[in-house]
Amino acid sequence: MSAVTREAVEACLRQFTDPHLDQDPVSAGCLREVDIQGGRVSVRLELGYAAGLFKNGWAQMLQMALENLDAVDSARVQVDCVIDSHQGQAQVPALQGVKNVIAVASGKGGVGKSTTAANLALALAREGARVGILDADIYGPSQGIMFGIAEGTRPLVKEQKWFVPLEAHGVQVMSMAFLTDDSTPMVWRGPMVSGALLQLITQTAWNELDYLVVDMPPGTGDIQLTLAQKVPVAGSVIVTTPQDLALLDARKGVEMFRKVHIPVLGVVENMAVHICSNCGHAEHLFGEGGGEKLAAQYGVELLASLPLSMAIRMQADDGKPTTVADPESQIAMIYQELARKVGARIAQAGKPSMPSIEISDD
Ligand SMILES: Nc1ncnc2c1ncn2[C@@H]1O[C@H](COP(=O)(O)OP(=O)(O)OP(=O)(O)O)[C@@H](O)[C@H]1O
Repeated sequence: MSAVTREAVEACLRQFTDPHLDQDPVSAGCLREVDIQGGRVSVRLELGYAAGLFKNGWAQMLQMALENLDAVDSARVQVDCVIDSHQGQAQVPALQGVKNVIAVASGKGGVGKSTTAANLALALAREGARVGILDADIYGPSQGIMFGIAEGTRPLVKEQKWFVPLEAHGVQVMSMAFLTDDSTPMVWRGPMVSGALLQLITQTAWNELDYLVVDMPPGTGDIQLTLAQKVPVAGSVIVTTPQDLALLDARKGVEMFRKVHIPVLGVVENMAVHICSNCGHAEHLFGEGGGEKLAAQYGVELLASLPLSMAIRMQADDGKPTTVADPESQIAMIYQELARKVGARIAQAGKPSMPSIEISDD
């Protein structure tokens, strides 16, 4: 029987496509170690994104494939997630305690941007990442409610300079709403808002985050542009509904991020389909394929499509977004897939800030 070779191991792994990277693990640069001892093969892969719910199944699948190779007696595949730091704009200083900032934006209000941001943050945490969320939606802050934080809860202040973010469902949460009360007028004009938001982002003592999700104010005006220019963003996610008008607005969002050199990771189509709670029939409320059309036109990806669902609204209103309230549901699985894809796109889009060291036995 011929001996096992590294080439044979790589060829075997190349037959499988990582569904988040859309590449086989070898071409994607995930293969870190191959150890061959007679008929025993041991392989270590590194994913640049959080994939706690995926990696064991992935390892098992690859392990079985390797064990099917002639001359292999036993195989062991280990998959590790190692999240590096990335940012789009070269000139902007990095945020202390934050590896990657994800901006969640929409061309207009009411499309479900905040709900998507909350579920994305929670889904990233469930995949094993350290996550924070910043509610920058200053005119309609809702993250406090969605994370079940009691009204009037205030963040602690450290060294008279840093806000200590609140913590809920394992995610660090910060919002302008935690610093103001009902009597504070929220009729600030653009420059004041962007100034205050920048302060909030840079003066929060984020604790070793892999990802900070920023729930951006809706629209593409000055506030959004300032944030996009001054916060070191790894990538943006545009939330849209399938109506034509919303899609037109979403285009402006894509263009704005491109102008300031922030990678647009993709589009999330929200409230796209109504699923009848009686018969399960899926109805496309505003016509089919709008998100796909936008994605194709701008060369960005349709990352996820969420149905119009009473559960999404009620669970978020109740302080436990679907990812936490019903983690095994089909909808929660869509958010998990979204989270892994967003992480994977960030890993692919930017260059790591530090060179990664490859260890192999040949
Ligand atoms: N897929 C969905 N199905 C049903 N309801 C949803 C869905 N997504 C969001 N909603 C509900 O729609 C309303 C608006 O959502 P959300 O606040 O997330 O939007 P937004 O785009 O952030 O709006 P704004 O920026 O104006 O605050 C909320 O009541 C939310 O619960």
